[in-house]
Order: sequence, then C-alpha cells, then structure tokens
Amino acid sequence: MDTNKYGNLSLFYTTQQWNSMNEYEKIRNFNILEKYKALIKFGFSPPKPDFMCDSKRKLEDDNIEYNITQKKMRRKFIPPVRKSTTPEMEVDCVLAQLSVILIKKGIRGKVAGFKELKQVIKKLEQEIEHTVIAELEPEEVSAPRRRYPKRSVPRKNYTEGEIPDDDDYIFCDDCDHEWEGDCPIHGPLQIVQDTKVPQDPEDPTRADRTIPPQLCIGQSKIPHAGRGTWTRVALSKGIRFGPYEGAIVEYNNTNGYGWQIRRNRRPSHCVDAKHCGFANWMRYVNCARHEEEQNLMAFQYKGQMYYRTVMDIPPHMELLVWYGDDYGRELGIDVDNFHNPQNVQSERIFVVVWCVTTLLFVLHVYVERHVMYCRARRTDLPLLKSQHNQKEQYNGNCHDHHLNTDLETHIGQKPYNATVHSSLIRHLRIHTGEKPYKCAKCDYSATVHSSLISHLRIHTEEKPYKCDKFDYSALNMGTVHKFTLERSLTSVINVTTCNRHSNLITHLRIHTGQKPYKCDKCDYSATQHGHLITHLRIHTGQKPYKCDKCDYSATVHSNLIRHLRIHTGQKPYKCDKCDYSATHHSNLIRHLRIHTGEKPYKCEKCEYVASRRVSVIKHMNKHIQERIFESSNHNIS
Ligand SMILES: C[S@@+](CC[C@H](N)C(=O)[O-])C[C@H]1O[C@@H](n2cnc3c(N)ncnc32)[C@H](O)[C@@H]1O
Repeated sequence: MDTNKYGNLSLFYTTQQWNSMNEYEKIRNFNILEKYKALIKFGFSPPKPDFMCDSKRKLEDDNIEYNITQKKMRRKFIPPVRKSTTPEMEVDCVLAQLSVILIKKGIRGKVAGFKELKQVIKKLEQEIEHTVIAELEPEEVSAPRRRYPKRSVPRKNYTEGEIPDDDDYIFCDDCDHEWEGDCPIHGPLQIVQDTKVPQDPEDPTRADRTIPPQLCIGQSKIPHAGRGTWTRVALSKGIRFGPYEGAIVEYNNTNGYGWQIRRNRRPSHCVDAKHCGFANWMRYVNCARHEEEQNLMAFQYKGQMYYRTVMDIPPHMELLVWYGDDYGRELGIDVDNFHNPQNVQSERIFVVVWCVTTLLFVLHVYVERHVMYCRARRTDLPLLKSQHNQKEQYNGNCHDHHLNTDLETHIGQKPYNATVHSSLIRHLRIHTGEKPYKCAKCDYSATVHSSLISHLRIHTEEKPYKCDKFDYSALNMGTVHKFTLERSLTSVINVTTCNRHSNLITHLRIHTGQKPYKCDKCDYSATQHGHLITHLRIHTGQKPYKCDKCDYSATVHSNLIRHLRIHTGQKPYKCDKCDYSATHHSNLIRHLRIHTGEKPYKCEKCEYVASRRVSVIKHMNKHIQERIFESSNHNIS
C-alpha cells in the first residue's frame, strides 16, 4: 500500500477496500484525514470522517495499534437523539462541566475515563464549596445537564416539526450543543432589545418603529421578495433578537408572516405578524434562498420565537432566515437548484439603493465591492459584539467563517457537491495544485480548460465578448460588464448639473477600479486629474503651499492647513469622552481607542493585539530575536 503518499489513510481500509479505491478517492480522503488531524491539533472536536467510523473492524482484524487515534479521535459519533442522554453525551457533559470548574479554579488537568472524571468533579466540588457550585447548578453534576446533539435539531426545517417539544433549550453555536438555558461555557446570547413601541391595532407603523438602532428596513436584495431587514453596523455571532411579535392565532394559519409555536410535540398556536399593529420588525426578515445564505437562525425558547445571529455579519447586509426547504418551495424558490453552490454565484441582477452616496448599482459584484469599500471607510462604525467573541474584529471573523466552511467541506460535513464526475476532478485540482492546461506561447497554466481559452485571447487579441448596448467588446465578460455599468449609469442618470455628473463619473471609478490618469515618471495612476497633478510634485519637488510664519512648505493645501495649527495652537479634533483634543484627525482616532478598547493591529505570528501599529512593530522584534536565537542554537548543535 502507498502508505507514504497517503499517510496513515490505508489503516482505515481492508486491503480489498483499499485496492478498489481510485486515485481521487484516496486523495480526497487523505485530505479529509489531514484536515481532521489539523483540527484536532488545534483543539477542535470535529466529527470523525465516515471512513474512520467504519474502520473499527479493520483495526481489530489487523490488530493494528493506531497511535494517532488520540482521545478526541476515539470519541464516538453522537447519534441524533432527542431527549434521552447516551453515555457518550454524559461524558461530553461531564467534560464540559469539568472544564468550567477547572478554568474557574485556574487549574488545567488531564483525566482519562468517565469514572475518574466523576471522582475529580466530586473532589473539586468539596474543595470549592458552594460559591462556584451554585453558579454551576450542582444538582446536575451527578445527572448532567440535558442537551441535544446538534443533529437532533436540524437547522433546515424549523417549521417542519423539528423543534424540540421541550423548548427550554438554547443551542450554542460554539460548542455545537443545546443547553438547558444559557451555555455554561460560552455564556448567554447577547440580547438586542426592540425599540419599545406599544402594540396598537390602529397603528400600521408600529412594526417598523420597533426596529433596534443597529438595523433598518429596506428593499430586499431578493428579487420580488418585497422589503427586508438590513444591518447598519457589524453584528457578531451569538446575538439574540426577539421575541417575534404578532397576533396569537390558530396553529394552522398559513400566511407568510406566522411562526408556529409547538408544545408537547404538537403545534399549539401561531404568532401571526401580518398585522403591523401587533407585529414587530421581525416580520420583515425574509427567507434565505438556500441554507448557506442564512445568517440568522430561528429558534423557539420558552414558548416564543427568537432569531439569533449564527455568524458575524458585516454592515449593510440583509438578515435572512432559512425557513426550510418546504417553505422555500412554497415561496417559489428553486430550492434544489439553489443548493448547488455554483448557482449561488450567478445571482441575479438586482438594485440596491444603499449608501452614503446613494448610487445605483446594477451588478451584484459592484454591490459587494461597494460594501467592502464602505466598510473600509467607515471603521468608526461600532462593532456590536457578543460575549461569544469578545475580542474578535470583523475581518478576522469573516476569514474564520470561510475557513470553517472550507474545513467543513474537508472533514466531510459538507462534502464538495459535484453532480458530474468531471466537476469533482476539476475541484480536486484545487488541492493537488495540478494545472494541466498550459499555454504554448508563455508560462501560463490553468486548472481548467476554459481559463486557458480566455488566456489565449491575450495572444490572439480576440475580443469575443460584446456589449449589447454599446459598441464595445472585450476579452472577457467581466470587463464588458464594467464598461456597460459605467456607460449606462452616466447616460441613464440624466443629471442636470455638469458638475454633479462629472462627480458621479469620478466616483464610479472607485467601483470600477479605473485609474485613467497615469504618471509618466512612475507606476502611479489616479482616478482624478487633480490627484495626478499633486503626485507630480513628488517628482518636480514643487511645494507651492508656503507657511508665512516659518520655512515650512507643502505639496498639498491640506498639509499646510494642518501645519498652521502648530502656530495657532488650534486643536479642532475633540474627544467627546474626555478633555483630549488634537491637531490631527488621525491622532483623535488613535486616542479614541483608549475609550473603546479597540486594538486593530494584530501580530501575524501570535495572538498579540495593540491599539497602535508601532506597538506591533516593537512586539515583532521579539519574534525576530526568538528566530535568531533558535537558528543560532540550531547552528551550535
Ligand atoms: C415574513 S415576510 C417577509 C417580509 C416581506 N418581504 C415584506 O415585504 O413584508 C415573508 C414574505 O416575504 C416574501 N419572501 C420572503 N422571502 C422570500 C424569498 N426568498 N423569495 C421570495 N419571496 C420571499 C414572501 O412573500 C413571504 O410570504
């Protein structure tokens, strides 16, 4: 067997199974195994890949001691049970409780086996007496808190009879389990209250007015879905909204605004938010078009429906709940089609009128870019954090989210879904790095044939993509879209004043990335002519803005204005939290971090974060010293 090429993978198969597997299956499973091991190494508890669960017989048959099977890897798959606790769940429960107790005591210890665990808990209980025990609800130590494995509450179809009857449980997205009440490890969900407005059947604006300040109501991004709910600021995972408000009606009420509440395994009644006088803003949250699009999860707790954020959500995003396949179909969503990730990309054209400059965007790609642009500019927007992720910044979380999704794919939770074998082969090249399509004219090579075809057009100067509105053609469709967008907007929007019109054209370059003003002395290019003129002063040394109090001169007027404050003592940038004031805006921004505790600068090598870049630079010296020390030790030995 190819033990070197595929690591320990062959251990999980009989010789017969192994020989019947093709190359791609081996590569795929090898990748899954590697990711799984990496997750374990980093302290995660991922579910075992299927092939590891099936391997018991093989290991017994061959009498092989599989050393990498650490304690966590031996953990069995928790079957989807509803209420009764299995021994495996008990072990998990006790482990979780133990870790809380140990953390509270500042101890970290290793315990093997369930019996020992219980003994340790008992001993610790005696030691720490009542204070900590009270917080942990001690009566449940011998009978661990009941909880549900995630799979017993399928995320998909809350409306389809899957909600646990006993709704005293809250799912913790961090430990992947339901807890009776708040999660004892990660703490409660952060509650965002509605704006208080009394229910009034005569008031059709009531629902809209209950919206919390972090959100707003606007046109949905989903075509024909009416209005929707959007974030104004970044929201982190673990925020709870609700309860969902409306009139209490019969459980079989089927208009699109009702949530069915279940009691004792049966539908009990429906909260109907059709009537705005009884409803709150949650009535505007639309249904995601596929499960991956959802960022909110609906859950029933103590007889009421709530929504919680299941991921970090950037500003200016629409909140979407996945109502379930069946409901999706009722809404006319092509549910099966949307499960194909490729279709998610080809999102339809839609219009968003959304941002400071209130521009009209006709292509999804521009909206995405625009949102990123706004996010980059509006760093002053407060980040609403939950207790689950106190110190994380949005950018990090976004990355984590993608990483997690990717890891889920690799550990087999969401296997790559290819309908045709060739798609899988193509997908696998992402992992193998194989680029079989090579250009005969240059060094370029591609993973897929179509990329090579488009590349070849650079050599042939062929421009097959034509704009159907204007006389324009390009190498690829993306460039045509860009062109059409700019042309359409500039011609469709009939702005009367020439000045505003040219501002719009200039502004659009932010989105199209177009920089037509190029410096002939260096690589610099600009979106505006004025910027190029200023830049050229670097080459000519010209500094036309002179201070009449000293020798200072500047290339741009704003620098002179800032300089003059040294002479006038003017400090126009004032902190609204204390007496601090600054001559420069950037100094105020830096100062404000004292109040917000924000530490945007991160060390690439460790967890260190700082409020000032210079601190990270200083800190990096430590790593450099360490590296020098290590390499000198290495050389000595
Ligand atoms: C809870 S309401 C959401 C608010 C609604 N958009 C509005 O403007 O009042 C649910 C209704 O919105 C529409 N809707 C929600 N999600 C949708 C989707 N993904 N596609 C199409 N229509 C949707 C359907 O008409 C549905 O009955």
